[in-house]
Amino acid sequence: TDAGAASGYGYGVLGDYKELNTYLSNGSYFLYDVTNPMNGVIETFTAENGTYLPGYRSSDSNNAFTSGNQAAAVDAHAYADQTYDYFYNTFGRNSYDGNGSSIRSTVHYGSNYNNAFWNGQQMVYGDGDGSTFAPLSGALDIVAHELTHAVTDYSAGLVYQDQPGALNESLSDVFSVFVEREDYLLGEDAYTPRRSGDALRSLSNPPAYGQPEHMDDYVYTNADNGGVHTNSGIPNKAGYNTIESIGVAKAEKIYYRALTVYLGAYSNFSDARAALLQSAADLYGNGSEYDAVANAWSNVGVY
Ligand SMILES: CC(C)[C@H](Cc1cn(Cc2ccc(C(=O)O)cc2)nn1)C(=O)N[C@@H](CCCCN)C(=O)O
Ligand SMILES: [Ca+2]
Ligand SMILES: [Zn+2]
Repeated sequence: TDAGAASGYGYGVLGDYKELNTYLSNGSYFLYDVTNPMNGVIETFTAENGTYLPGYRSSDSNNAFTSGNQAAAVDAHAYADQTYDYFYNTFGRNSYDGNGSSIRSTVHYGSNYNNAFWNGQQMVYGDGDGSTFAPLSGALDIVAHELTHAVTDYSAGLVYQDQPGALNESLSDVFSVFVEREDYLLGEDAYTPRRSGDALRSLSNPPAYGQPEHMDDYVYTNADNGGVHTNSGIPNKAGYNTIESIGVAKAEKIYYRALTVYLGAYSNFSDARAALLQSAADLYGNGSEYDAVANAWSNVGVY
């Protein structure tokens, strides 16, 4: 029987039509994308509301992933491909490790699970409870957030604790802005499906969702690995300041160079300022970009 790469389609969580790179094998079409350059395979699974990972390969008999229970997989697959393309086209990075490792996602994890995460090996998405979250792979910025955790793990390797952890978190939020290139909000397409205009986090106004935006308001806590999802508001605001000053095209190059060349496992906020300044100098000299980065971080009380 004929086997190999195929082109399918489906509807995402928000009912939007999208093309899918699939693979025909033994009469079934799988969400298994072999089309990326340098063979970065993208493959999507379903946990069928259990917690065993990776679960079962998402498949369809006629290459049309149009049923409601396939929507989360459609988006996880399409948005992972879009995020792969971003890192490859913008920086020449082949997958999260730069070495073409397979990008694996599992949807329908758990029951009414209001979260998404990178578990060190793959991305995992809950369905949400329909009130706090819709299926979380339905938001491109969430997918980009999770895949950037993998990029960070294979580059700076920032430990998930205190300031390095908040920096880890912030880099995932900042790169989700670069990938989605739409707003400074995180999760707006999946958060509170019955309420519009809100989000999980805001890079332009972290306090809108309970995050500090200045070192004076750094939260010292043992919870959440030292408040990594709270204190990320401070580097997030610095990221917003930077993008607003020099534009997204220069900001993303400065951030990627800092992430892959200068940051390390125990880098704190001040180290991040220094790494971004050095990256700005490397790429653009000691001009307006350098000054914009300096001001962006001084504005949040980091020197
Ligand atoms: C990416 C983003 C959509 C996701 C958002 C998220 C979801 N939650 C749980 C959660 C649950 C309920 C509510 C509520 O308002 O009632 C808010 C948050 N906390 N954060 C998130 O931030 N997940 C963490 C998961 C970390 C898991 C530990 N490594 C991450 O990827 O950093
Ligand atoms: Ca967004
Ligand atoms: Zn995160």
